[in-house]
Amino acid sequence: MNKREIVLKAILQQGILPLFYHDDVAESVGLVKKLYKAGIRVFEFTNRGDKAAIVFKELLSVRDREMPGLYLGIGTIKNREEAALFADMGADFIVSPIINPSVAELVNEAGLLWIPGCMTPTEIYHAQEYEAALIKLFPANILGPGFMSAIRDLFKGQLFIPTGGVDIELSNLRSWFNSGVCAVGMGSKLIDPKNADGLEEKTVLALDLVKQARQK
Ligand SMILES: O=C(O)C(=O)C[C@H](O)[C@H](O)COP(=O)(O)O
Repeated sequence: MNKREIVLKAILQQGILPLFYHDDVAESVGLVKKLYKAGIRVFEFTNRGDKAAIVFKELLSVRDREMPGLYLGIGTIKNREEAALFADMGADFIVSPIINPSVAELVNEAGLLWIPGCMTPTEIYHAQEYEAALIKLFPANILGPGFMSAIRDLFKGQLFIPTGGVDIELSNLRSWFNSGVCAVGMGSKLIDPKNADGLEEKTVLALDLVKQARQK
């Protein structure tokens, strides 16, 4: 299995892709360590502030020392320069809120998983043209599970991960998995970057609810 397939398999197994941005290195490391202790093995840091590169670099080195088996990806990647910066730094996968062909080309050349953001059938078609094995439905809180049910049969075999407003709530998770998605992206409903209290317990609960939501 190549790197792309290994990371994709890890996301499918975990069922959740936690994500956050924080501009403080120590706080970010503390949050990721709590997620890791709760069983998270794939995580997305978002490029949503001017400290993103500094923090991500440190997360990668702490991971190499202390969190074996953790795949670290970078999100909110909108152009080739950003993709190159983080791919060269050692990102395990690249997530975008959009489709930018020059990002797709670079990430595919690097042999990494590219997860583009789509909200229309046309965008999904274009993402497939750039070999997107996993497509992020974004903003998921606007689209809803109904969108996924409506387009599912048009794109048989395509894997989808809704992101944006996904809640740690069984009926919400069940409606997404019943609509045909393979995992969910979860940011602010799981992680409050300003308050790490209870994050480990909350993550264990979220992993368990996803397991329940996936059971037919
Ligand atoms: O930055 C990106 O690339 C995005 O795609 C946006 C974020 O992933 C979502 O905004 C997370 O939404 P919440 O789970 O509601 O916090």
